[in-house]
Amino acid sequence: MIFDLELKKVGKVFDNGTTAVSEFDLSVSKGEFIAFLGPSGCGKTTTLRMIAGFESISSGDMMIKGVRMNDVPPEHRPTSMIFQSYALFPHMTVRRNVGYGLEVKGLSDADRNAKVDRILATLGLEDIADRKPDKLSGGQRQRIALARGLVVEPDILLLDEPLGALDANLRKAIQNELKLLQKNLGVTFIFVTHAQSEALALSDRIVVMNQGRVEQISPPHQLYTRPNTPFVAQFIGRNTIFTGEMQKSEGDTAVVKTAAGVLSGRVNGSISDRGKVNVVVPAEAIEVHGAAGVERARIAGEFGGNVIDAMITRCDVVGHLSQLTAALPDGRAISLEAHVDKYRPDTFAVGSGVLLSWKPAEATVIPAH
Ligand SMILES: Nc1ncnc2c1ncn2[C@@H]1O[C@H](COP(=O)(O)OP(=O)(O)OP(=O)(O)O)[C@@H](O)[C@H]1O
Repeated sequence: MIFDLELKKVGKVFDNGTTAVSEFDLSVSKGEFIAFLGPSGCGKTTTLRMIAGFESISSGDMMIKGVRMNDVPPEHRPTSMIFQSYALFPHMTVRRNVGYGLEVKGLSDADRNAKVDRILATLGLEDIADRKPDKLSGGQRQRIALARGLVVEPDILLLDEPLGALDANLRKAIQNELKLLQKNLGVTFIFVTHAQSEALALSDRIVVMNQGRVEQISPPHQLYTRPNTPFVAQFIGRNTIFTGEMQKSEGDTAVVKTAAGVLSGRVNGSISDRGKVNVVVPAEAIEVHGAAGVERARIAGEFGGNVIDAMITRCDVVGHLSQLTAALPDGRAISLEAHVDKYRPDTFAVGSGVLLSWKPAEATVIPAH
């Protein structure tokens, strides 16, 4: 199978000795929407710039449609890049900005106009085609940048935090447009962001990076529910982590001795039968039971032994839901939601003792390092 993009152990060491990216492996199929997600300085932009050809590759190979690209200059790569600043020419009209890449390539006026008209129509920019970009809104400028990137018909569109300059509402609206456009055009998108919600909403797969390394590559839902590493478990979603010693595994369920008790969860990937592990419990998996009158043994039976004590330290009722903060015996505070008990509305009042439980299949057991 020929991939649109392959990174094979790609690394980058800058001239000053900074290692920005190490052994980056990734294969991307045509039409996929991939997000690079990670904290500031983890190497997202450097990787994108290596794909575009603006940054040299120090080690490994980069292929587009099976052809090695390491030494191919940016203008000869089938890629376009869109920057956060949009980098539009203020003195040129929208039409000329969009057509600039084709002008540089030496296309005839007729061919260029046909392509520009088509992309302006696709992005709903016909009405402002003859205006200058500095007279336009942030959303319109973002669309012009997108049109300029797409008009050259790249195999791969590279986007570096393209929505970063927009306000929250516009950002949401353009997110939806971007996703629709990408699906309709079938162009491969590689998108850099440090906004988790954006990556989860837009991508087919997310590459989580940490200190220049790939931590996990998974579809959003899987990343959210089945983190592979402690970093991903902390970075994505709202997880509570219990560290302990592996006691045994039965099928795909692991039993772990922790300070909070003997807990169990689904094993992710391969894990040895001994050693330090983390039980990762998503907030969405946790059920809250009022401690008064409940039988602990029954809940333990129903939830595979996963019951821990906690105390409510904050309770905000929003409609039929209580938004709770609960303190665990080790002092950690976790945020949870629970349905308001209409017969006993004080069940989750501040200071109440509660029991927290979760089904083993909804927790994930991963190595502790
Ligand atoms: N030209 C350069 N010379 C030396 N070091 C650099 C250069 N550009 C980036 N770096 C370093 O490489 C590392 C990765 O930077 P990069 O910009 O790729 O991270 P990032 O994940 O995109 O961060 P951000 O989200 O803040 O943009 C950082 O430690 C950064 O300081």
